[in-house]
Amino acid sequence: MLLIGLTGSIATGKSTVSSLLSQPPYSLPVIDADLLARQVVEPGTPGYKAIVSYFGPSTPDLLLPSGDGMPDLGPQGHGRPLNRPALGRRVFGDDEQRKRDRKVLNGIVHPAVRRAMFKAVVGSYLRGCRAVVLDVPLLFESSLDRFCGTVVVVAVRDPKVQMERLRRRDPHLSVEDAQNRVGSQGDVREKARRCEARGEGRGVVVWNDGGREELAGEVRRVMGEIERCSPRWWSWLLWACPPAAAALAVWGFWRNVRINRAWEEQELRERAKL
Ligand SMILES: CC(C)(COP(=O)(O)OP(=O)(O)OC[C@H]1O[C@@H](n2cnc3c(N)ncnc32)[C@H](O)[C@@H]1O)[C@@H](O)C(=O)NCCC(=O)NCCS
Ligand SMILES: Nc1ncnc2c1ncn2[C@@H]1O[C@H](COP(=O)(O)OP(=O)(O)OP(=O)(O)O)[C@@H](O)[C@H]1O
Repeated sequence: MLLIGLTGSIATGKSTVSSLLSQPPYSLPVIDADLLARQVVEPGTPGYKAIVSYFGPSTPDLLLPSGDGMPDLGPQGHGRPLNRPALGRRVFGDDEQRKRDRKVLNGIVHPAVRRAMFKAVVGSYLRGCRAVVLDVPLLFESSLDRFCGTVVVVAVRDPKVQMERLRRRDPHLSVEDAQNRVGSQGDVREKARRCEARGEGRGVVVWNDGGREELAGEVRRVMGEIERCSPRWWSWLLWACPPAAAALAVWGFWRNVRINRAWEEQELRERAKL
């Protein structure tokens, strides 16, 4: 089964692309890390308890306010849901305190997301899916790209397009909040270069500066490239022969580790030149 890692930066169009991939003619199952990241911090979960215990004392508005149909102990009696914009203000930004807090939050949420994702991938394999899309905003940062046969980065060339789309979609964010969110993620153009460095068919970039029609065309183009490098008959063959699939997965992981090392070394050399 081909693991397609889908990533980008905030508001560059990952969800729009994953929705296209989940529909005909592709009809691929999509495992959405953002959705899992919400499920693993629902009231009553270990993630929720850890967040409340760490951030609660210093964040008075960490939970949604009670009243107006929201009971003191939350709808299910396990506590009131997290006030996500308030938590976002604590962790998104470039200053040292926010970086530290983001690290703590990631340390709580990411391991739980990885476990949920692993279960979903195994479920897709057992159902006989030939490919599955892992929609993960922080694919490179969390090193999940090492497990993916192909990485697709959804990117925009013009940072203004990204900011406009973010502000239009999330009008509740102030300019500063929006800038903090964009700044909390790596530059999407760098992710695009890193993706292309994986080689043909293993790393493809969907450019999304234009309209929706153009985006659909870009998706057709990159899916054609992926299909050429990883044909359907190959996926079925691997599904029918699990030991070969396992051996190939180990080899693919090792190859991706080497690609990442080469990328990091090249980045260090580039920075040393500056
Ligand atoms: C801080 C939280 C509560 C803010 O929630 P909110 O609903 O306002 O935003 P949402 O979750 O939709 O995130 C919006 C976008 O911000 C970016 N983002 C989210 N978390 C992070 C992070 N830790 N670092 C950098 N960017 C992030 C992603 O592009 C995401 O798509 C939430 O983002 C969170 O719990 N983040 C930590 C978990 C995480 O890393 N999730 C990303 C997928 S695993
Ligand atoms: N080609 C396009 N033309 C016009 N609007 C677009 C285009 N692509 C995406 N959008 C819009 O831009 C906004 C951001 O897109 P989307 O939600 O898909 O991004 P995302 O990368 O998934 O964001 P996030 O990381 O925050 O979840 C949405 O409102 C979406 O409808």
